[in-house]
Amino acid sequence: MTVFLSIDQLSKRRHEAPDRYLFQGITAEVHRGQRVALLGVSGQGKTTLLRIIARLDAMDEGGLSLHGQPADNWKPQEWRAKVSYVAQQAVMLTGSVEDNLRTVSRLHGTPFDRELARTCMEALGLGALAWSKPASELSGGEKQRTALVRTLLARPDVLLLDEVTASLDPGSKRAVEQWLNAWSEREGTACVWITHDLEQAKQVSDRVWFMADGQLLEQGDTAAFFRQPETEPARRFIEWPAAGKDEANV
Ligand SMILES: Nc1ncnc2c1ncn2[C@@H]1O[C@H](COP(=O)(O)OP(=O)(O)OP(=O)(O)O)[C@@H](O)[C@H]1O
Repeated sequence: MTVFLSIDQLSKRRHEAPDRYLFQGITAEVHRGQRVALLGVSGQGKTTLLRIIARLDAMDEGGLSLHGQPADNWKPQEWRAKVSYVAQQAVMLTGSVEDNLRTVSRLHGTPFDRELARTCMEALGLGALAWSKPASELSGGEKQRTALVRTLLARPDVLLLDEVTASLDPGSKRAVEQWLNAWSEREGTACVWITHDLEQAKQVSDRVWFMADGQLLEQGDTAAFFRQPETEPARRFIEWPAAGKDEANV
């Protein structure tokens, strides 16, 4: 079991009330090839946590290390090449689809893997998309998947996925889930998914991190989490949709 990423007692204070924590004392590891679903009700700080792990936001306390090396030993851009955050709202760079796909090879001076780019685009349902098209003209779902392929081409060790299927139809969503599962298995890439879709969490993860009350309240095996969560907030969280249905049937 190879540890890629370690999170040690990570805390973030609330910006409107710095004497209070958004979350506190988060300690976890991400192993090679592990697939984590990061769950919790809105506003817990899931996005903030992923952005801190990607070194896009600052932590207030605690530490991060990658491949056993503390964050301070890494240049931020080298860290971000290995620990890549994919946002819910994809940001396209100016230029064509191809310009976007070539971003990583341009930045790192490495050859552009056209074949891999083509395979990824097809797998994500974008096989028919003209690469000459201006990226600004893509639909939200096309942008999201193109941004994902752009990130995959950098072959990060850890992929931080923030509701990346939010604007996709069910078929495209399934294609992304299947491709990322297969990618993780083949490449050993670790994935941390923020999702509000519990079925998706079951499909894409072998481990759950559950955030509540400003903590990482539970972390464990996905099947065990959904079968028998250990805490009351987690029980309420996973039972809520069923409870809602019951109420609707009354
Ligand atoms: N220092 C801080 N950094 C980031 N967000 C903060 C901070 N202090 C308070 N907040 C608030 O806490 C919330 C954190 O938002 P964030 O998007 O990280 O949560 P989330 O769990 O991902 O929510 P959602 O599931 O709705 O996307 C926001 O309402 C934000 O305004």
